[in-house]
Amino acid sequence: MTLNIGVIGTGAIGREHMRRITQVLSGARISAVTDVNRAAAESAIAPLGLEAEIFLTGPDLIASPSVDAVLVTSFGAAHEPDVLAAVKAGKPVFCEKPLATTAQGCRNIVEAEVAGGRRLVQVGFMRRYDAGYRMLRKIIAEDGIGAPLMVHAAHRNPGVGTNYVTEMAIHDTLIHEIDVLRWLLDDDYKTVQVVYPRRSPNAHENLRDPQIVLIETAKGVRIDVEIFVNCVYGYDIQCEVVGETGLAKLPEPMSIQTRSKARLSNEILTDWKDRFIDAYDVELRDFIEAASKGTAAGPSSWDGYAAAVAADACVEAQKSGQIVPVTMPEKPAFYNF
Ligand SMILES: NC(=O)c1ccc[n+]([C@@H]2O[C@H](COP(=O)([O-])OP(=O)(O)OC[C@H]3O[C@@H](n4cnc5c(N)ncnc54)[C@H](O)[C@@H]3O)[C@@H](O)[C@H]2O)c1
Ligand SMILES: O[C@H]1[C@H](O)[C@@H](O)[C@H](O)[C@@H](O)[C@H]1O
Repeated sequence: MTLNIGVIGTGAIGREHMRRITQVLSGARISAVTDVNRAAAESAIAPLGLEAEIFLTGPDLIASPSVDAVLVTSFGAAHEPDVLAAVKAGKPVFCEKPLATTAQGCRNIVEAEVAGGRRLVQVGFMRRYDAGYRMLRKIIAEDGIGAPLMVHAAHRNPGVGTNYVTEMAIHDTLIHEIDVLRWLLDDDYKTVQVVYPRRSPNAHENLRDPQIVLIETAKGVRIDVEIFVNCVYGYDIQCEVVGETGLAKLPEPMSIQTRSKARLSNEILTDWKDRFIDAYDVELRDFIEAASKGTAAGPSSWDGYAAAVAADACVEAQKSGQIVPVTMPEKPAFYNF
């Protein structure tokens, strides 16, 4: 059976996912698309030669019998109503991060999913599918470096547009670390603090960049994450876990080493699309497989909610400069899988 997928939001990552579903993965096809900008929907389906129907709104697409499962790849602030509509229609839904831009928005999705009694939501935390992060998790779980004590991480983008404001360093960027480090350490967060180094002159005037987020976990691990979205030189993701007896570091992406003109060098990637290309493939393969059985796999809406609770605390910490507690309600038994 071929899974008919409807895509809501045909911008950068919507198109990437449409390409991989059409040209890389098997078991699914894009049967429908919608975008608030109709021209974006039209120009997304044309190069792929798709015969997908273009709907006016997300709810229209979700209600269509030609849609078995839904991909939400619109702006973060627009995710919640469409994910809720898909859950209420009983259709599996893959939602790009963040699941919603507030913890309350995520909580509404969690409650709708639990009320429906069936897992239907996968959140696009693709780093959990990255081979490097998976190796790191295995080493920690197998006690290869002793219990983790500290994590040093960095999330650097070459540059961002003027629509990227200070809070987005949390909701849009740090949200990846918030999720993946919780999963990596099998831990929850206790407190967060944000400190601002000297401002980069490459950041536009409404953006504080770089930022350093300091996190304390329930088990007492201390984490520092540098968020630097105008680093200029490339797209660079670093993660080093220091344990009681050793240290484990995320591997660099494979790149050819060259010796030329008296220099020894390796290329540095510049685009998230390339850095996590394999992880995006695997996460969507997981989605197609589960959605074909009427359910969802991978990072859950509870994970999306947990990340949003920590993100809300970080935004408060950005504004107050204080150490802010992270208060996580107890996980419903529904999410113990
Ligand atoms: N996992 C990752 O590494 C990753 C990478 C990039 C983007 N993202 C996430 O994916 C989402 C989209 O990001 P992007 O870079 O593709 O943005 P984008 O601006 O390129 O595309 C978003 C598209 O959604 C459309 N849109 C907005 N609101 C809509 C609505 N209510 N209904 C239908 N269409 C709507 C816009 O017109 C636009 O075409 C964001 O949540 C972002 O955080 C995740
Ligand atoms: O939406 C993007 C995407 O999630 C990237 O993975 C991240 O590095 C960027 O900071 C963010 O703006």
